[in-house]
Amino acid sequence: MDSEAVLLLETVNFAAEKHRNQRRKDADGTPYINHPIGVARILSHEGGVTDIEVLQAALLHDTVEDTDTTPAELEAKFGPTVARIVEEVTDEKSLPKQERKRLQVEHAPHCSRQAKLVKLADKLYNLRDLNRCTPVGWTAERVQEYFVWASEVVKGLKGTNPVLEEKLEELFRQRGAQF
Ligand SMILES: Nc1nc2c(ncn2[C@@H]2O[C@H](COP(=O)(O)OP(=O)(O)O)[C@@H](OP(=O)(O)OP(=O)(O)O)[C@H]2O)c(=O)[nH]1
Ligand SMILES: [Mn+2]
Repeated sequence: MDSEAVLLLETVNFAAEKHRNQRRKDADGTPYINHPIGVARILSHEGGVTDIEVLQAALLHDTVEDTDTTPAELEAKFGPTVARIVEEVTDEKSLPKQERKRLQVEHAPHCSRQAKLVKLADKLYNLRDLNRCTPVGWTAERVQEYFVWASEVVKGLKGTNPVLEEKLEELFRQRGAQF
C-alpha cells in the first residue's frame, strides 16, 4: 500500500477518535465523523483534489473547533502545513456566534488556496445536509439564513475550484440566495 493511503488512514483514525462521542444535529444523531469524511470525499471525488495535505486537513477540519485537539498536537502528528490549514478554517469559539459568522465572511478571501478548498467542501456538505433534513430545533428561517450566509462566505472563495463552486451556486439558486 502506498504511503499516502497509510497517511490518510492514520488521519481518519485520529479524527474518528477525537469525534467519537459527537453526533450531528439531525434527528437520527448521525455520527459526527460522517461529516469530515464526507468533506474529504467531496474534495477527492467531486473536486478532483489530490493534494494529500488538503485531504488530511479536510478530515481534521473540525477537530480543533469541536474537540480537545490543539494545533500543536496536529503539527506534531501531521506537520505544519496540515496544522495551518486546519487553523485557517477554525472559528474562535469564544466569540459570540454573530461575530464568528461575520469573521468567516471577512476572512474567506484572505485564506490560502488549500484552506479555501476545505471551506468550499465544508459548505457544500453542510448545505446538502440541510436539504436532506433540518437539524433538530432549526426553523425554516434559520435554514434559509444559513444558505444566505454561506453564499456570502462562498463569494469570497471564488476562483478556487470551478466544479465545487458551480455545485454551490446551483444550491444557492434553488434557494434564491445567490449573490
Ligand atoms: N447542516 C447540518 N449541519 C450540522 C449538523 N450537525 C452539525 N452541524 C454543524 O453545524 C454547523 C452549522 O450550524 P450553526 O448553528 O450555523 O453553527 P455553530 O454550530 O458553529 O453554532 C456546521 O459547522 P461547521 O462544519 O463548523 O461549518 P460552518 O457552518 O461553521 O462553516 C455543521 O457542520 C446537521 O445535522 N446538519
Ligand atoms: Mn465542518
